[in-house]
Amino acid sequence: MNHIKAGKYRPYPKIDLPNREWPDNTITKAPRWCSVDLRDGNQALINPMDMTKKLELFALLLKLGFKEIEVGFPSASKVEFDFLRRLVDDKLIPDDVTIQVLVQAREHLIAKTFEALKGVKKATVHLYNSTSSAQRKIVFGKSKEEIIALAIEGVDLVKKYEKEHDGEIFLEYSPESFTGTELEFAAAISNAVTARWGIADNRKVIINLPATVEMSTPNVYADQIEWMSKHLDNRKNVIISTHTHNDRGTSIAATELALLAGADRVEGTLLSNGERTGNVDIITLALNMLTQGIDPKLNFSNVDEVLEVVERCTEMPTHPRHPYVGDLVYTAFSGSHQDAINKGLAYQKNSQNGFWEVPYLPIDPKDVGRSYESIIRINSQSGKGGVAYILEKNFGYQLPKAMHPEIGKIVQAVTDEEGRELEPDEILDIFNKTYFEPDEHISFVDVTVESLKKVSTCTIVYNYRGKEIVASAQGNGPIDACKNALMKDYENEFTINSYSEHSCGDKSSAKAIAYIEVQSKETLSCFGVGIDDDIATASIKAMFSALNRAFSN
Ligand SMILES: CC(=O)SCCNC(=O)CCNC(=O)[C@H](O)C(C)(C)COP(=O)(O)OP(=O)(O)OC[C@H]1O[C@@H](n2cnc3c(N)ncnc32)[C@H](O)[C@@H]1OP(=O)(O)O
Ligand SMILES: CC(C)C(=O)C(=O)O
Repeated sequence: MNHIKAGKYRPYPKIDLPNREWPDNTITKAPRWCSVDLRDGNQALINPMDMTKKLELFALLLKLGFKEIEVGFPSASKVEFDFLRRLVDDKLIPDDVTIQVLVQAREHLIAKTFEALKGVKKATVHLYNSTSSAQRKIVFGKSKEEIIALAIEGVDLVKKYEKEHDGEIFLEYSPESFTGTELEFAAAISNAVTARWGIADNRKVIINLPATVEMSTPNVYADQIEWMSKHLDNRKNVIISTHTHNDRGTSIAATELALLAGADRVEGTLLSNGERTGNVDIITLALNMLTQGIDPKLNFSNVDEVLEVVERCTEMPTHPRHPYVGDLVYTAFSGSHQDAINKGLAYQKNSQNGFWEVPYLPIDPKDVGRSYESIIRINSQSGKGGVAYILEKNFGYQLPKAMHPEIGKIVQAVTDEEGRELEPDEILDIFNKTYFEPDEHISFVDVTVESLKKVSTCTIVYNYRGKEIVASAQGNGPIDACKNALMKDYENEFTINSYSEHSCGDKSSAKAIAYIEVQSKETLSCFGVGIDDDIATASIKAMFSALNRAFSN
C-alpha cells in the first residue's frame, strides 16, 4: 500500500528456540479453564453489566462447569465491589469454585480488593503490570529494574493482606502485554514474582502470559510459551496460563498451539467478548476438543441458552457464522453440500460404530442442543437433494430418487426468479401446485378396485372432454386395470415407468402417498403424486396427476 511510509510497521522478531517440541505434541486433555467474561469481557462493553446481568452470567458460568471465574476488578468501581460482596453475602460461590479478582500493584487498590474478598474461602488475586518495551517507555517511564520492583511491591502487598484474610489466597501474576515483552525480561520478572511469593509444592503460582495484543502468527506464541516453560524456575509449581486476544483473528489457533507448547490453563470468554477484537472464545476451544474425542470438562450441550444469556448480558450480537453457535453454522444452501449431508445423515443412522462421519458437519448439531431442522435451506444455490430433504423432513413426502431432478428443476426456476431463500412452506406450495393442482384436461372423480388372486377389476369415473365417463377393465394390478379402463376413451398413449408408495402420519390418521412416472412417446417422463386414505385410490390419483402434467398444452 503506497500510502504507508516504509518502516511504519516491522516484522515480529523470530524466537530463538532450536529443537522446539510443541509441533510434535497433541492436545490430550482439557486445560484448567478460567472465565474472564465478568472482567475482561465486561470492561470492554459499551454498557458494562449491571448487578442483575452479572448475576445471570455468573449463574450461567457455574452451570457450564467453570471452576475458576474472574469476577471483576473490585477495587476499580462500586458495581464491581458490590457484585463480589453480593456473591459472598448471598453465598452464591460453590465450595469447588475459585473466585478470581484483578488488581494493579497499588496499595489502595489491593486493600480495597481484600475488603471485597472478605469471607471468600478460595480466591485468586490476579496481579498485573505491563512489562512490554513500549509500555515501559511510553506509559510508565520506568527501567526494567523499576518495573520488577513494581511487581515485587505488588506481591509484598498481596502477602501482607493475605495474612489478614480468613481463607485461601492464590497468586496469579501477569506480565501484561507479554507479547510485546522480551522473553528474557518476562522470565526474569515472573521468576522474581514467584520467588518473592514463596512458590512451593503447596504454594503454586499462576503465571499468566497474555497476548494482550495479538502481534504474531500463532506458532510464534507457541514458541514463546515453550520458551517460558523452559525458563521459569520451579516449573512444576508454576501453572502456565494463556490469555489471548484476537487482534489478528488467530486467538483460537494461538491458544491451541500454546497448549501443545505446555500451557496448563486458559483464560477466555464466551463468544469472544473482550477488549477490541475480543478474548479467545472458550466455546470454540472446548468444542474443538470435543470433536477430537477429548472431554472439554465444560458443558455446552445447549449452546442456544448460552447465546441467549450472553447476548442479553453483553448487548452484543453473535455473528451467524460464529463457530459451533452461529445461526447458520449447521445450514447448507448449496446443492452438493446438501446432497452429501443428506446422504451422511442417512449413513449415520445405520452406522454400527457410532463414529460421527457426516460430510460438512464437524460436530453433530444435537450434541450442542441444535436440531437437524435447519440443516438444509433452499435458495438458487440448492440442488434436488435439498428440495427432497425439505419435503421429506418437514412434510413426510419420501420422493422416489428418480423424481428428485424434476422437482429440483421446478423449485430452482422459482429461486432463480425470486433471487431469495424459499421457506419450507413455500416449497410445499410449489409441490402442491405442481402435482395436486395441474391444469386438467382429464379429472378424476372416483374409482373402485377389486382384486382377486392376481387379477384386479377397476371401475373408474372421470371427466374428459366435457363429459363424465364410467369405464371398467381388468389388469394384473389396480394401476394396470385402471390404465386399461382409461384407454377405452383416453386418446394419449403412455407407459408407466415407475411406481412407489408409502404411508404418512400416525396409524389413526395415516394416509397413503403414491408416486407414478408416466412416459409418452413425445415427452420426457413425468411424475404425478396422489394421496388418499386408500392406497389403490392414491395410486390412481397419482396417475391422473401425471397424465395432466405429461399431456398439458
Ligand atoms: C490489559 C487489561 O485488560 S488490564 C485491566 C484493565 N482494566 C481496567 O483498567 C478497568 C478498571 N480500571 C479502572 O477503573 C481504573 O483504571 C483504576 C481504578 C484501576 C485506576 O484508576 P486511576 O488511578 O484513577 O486511573 P488510571 O488507570 O488512569 O491510572 C493510571 C496510573 O496507574 C499506573 N498503573 C497502571 N497499571 C498499573 C499497574 N498494573 N500497577 C501499578 N500501577 C499501574 C499508571 O502508570 C498510571 O500512573 P501515573 O498516574 O503515575 O501516570
Ligand atoms: C490483565 C491481563 C491478563 C489482560 O487482561 C490482558 O493482558 O489482556
